Amino acid sequence: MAEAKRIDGKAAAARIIDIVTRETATLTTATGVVPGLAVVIVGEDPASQVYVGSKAKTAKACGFKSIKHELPAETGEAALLKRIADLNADPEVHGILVQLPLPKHIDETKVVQAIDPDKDVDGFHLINVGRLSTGASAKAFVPCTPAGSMILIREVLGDDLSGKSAVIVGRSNIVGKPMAQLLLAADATVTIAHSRTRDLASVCRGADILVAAVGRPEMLNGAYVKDGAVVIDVGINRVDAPEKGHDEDGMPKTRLVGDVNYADASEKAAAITPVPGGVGPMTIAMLMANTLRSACRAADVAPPKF
Ligand SMILES: NC(=O)C1=CN([C@@H]2O[C@H](COP(=O)(O)OP(=O)(O)OC[C@H]3O[C@@H](n4cnc5c(N)ncnc54)[C@H](OP(=O)(O)O)[C@@H]3O)[C@@H](O)[C@H]2O)C=CC1
Ligand SMILES: Nc1nc(=O)c2c([nH]1)NC[C@@H]1CN(c3ccc(C(=O)N[C@@H](CCC(=O)O)C(=O)O)cc3)C=[N+]21
Repeated sequence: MAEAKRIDGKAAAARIIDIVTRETATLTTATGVVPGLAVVIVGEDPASQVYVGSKAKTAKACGFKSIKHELPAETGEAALLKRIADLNADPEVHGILVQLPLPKHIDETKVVQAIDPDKDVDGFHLINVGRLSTGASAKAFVPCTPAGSMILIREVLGDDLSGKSAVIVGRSNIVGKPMAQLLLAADATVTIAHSRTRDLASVCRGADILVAAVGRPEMLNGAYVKDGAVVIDVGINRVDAPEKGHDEDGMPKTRLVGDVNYADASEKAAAITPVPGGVGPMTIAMLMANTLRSACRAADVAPPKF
């Protein structure tokens, strides 16, 4: 098997952000509406800070109004719910994202369900989950990571996935399950595997499309990949990289790896996403796309297609 094609998520994300930027300018000129994205973060988790920072930066570059709400780790649930109620009521806000995970003393489900479904650009509200899973997806906000992964899959395989078998490893509400819904809607034959799946490698080897959303560094190697498969690595894991040296405190430097061993899987796959530079940038691009879509709806203008 020849070396796999590297699916360039960074380039695909740049193309989407380009469309969002142009369409935002058109919308704002025609209607005066400026898409508004509110990103709420509770606590100082450094990794979350980085993602939230890059979301806010991209939103500004698209011509959005981006509002970052940084709340201290000890913020109570009631105060957070009040903040969300205010954002729901604010006509300048079209998208609300509450960075997950939240501190342990806050009920995540309660917070997510408090977001107005029409501003739920993460697509985590029950209404949007229901819309996606019943096929009412024209109105749904689709979760950004699975939506971005679908675009990368379609870049390689085209729109029609009928006859393809897809295996998703991971059954979270934010990645695995919505990914399964999208692949099913595209007519793939879908299997969802998880920590209780027996003989995971042989299940994965049945996949024409293999999506890894596990959270375990480089867990899936070539033995999990069918010859010619398309491999989408959603995992973002920071691991020690002492070979890169150490910081001032003597701690080893780190690097990002996915849930798939890229080099090994590449020997089998036809195409594979790298980490970094694969699904991650697409997540941010789709957040921008969802926010623009929400603003278009608010302005009663037809949203662009991505
Ligand atoms: N690129 C991006 O934009 C994003 C990346 N991520 C990354 O994706 C990964 C998954 O995230 P998320 O879905 O939130 O994670 P969760 O921890 O919520 O879910 C992980 C899933 O993996 C399954 N799992 C764990 N261990 C094994 C195993 N040994 N064998 C088979 N299945 C296993 C779990 O099974 P069970 O249900 O049985 O416990 C669970 O369903 C993480 O690395 C995260 O950082 C997440 C969001 C966005
Ligand atoms: N409400 C909510 N919505 C989310 O969408 C959400 C969340 N909470 N919590 C955390 C996860 C994680 N996530 C990522 C987004 C972008 C990159 C990304 O851009 N990654 C770059 C690398 C970034 C780096 O170098 O650290 C890449 O893969 O190339 C990664 C991870 C969104 N999440």
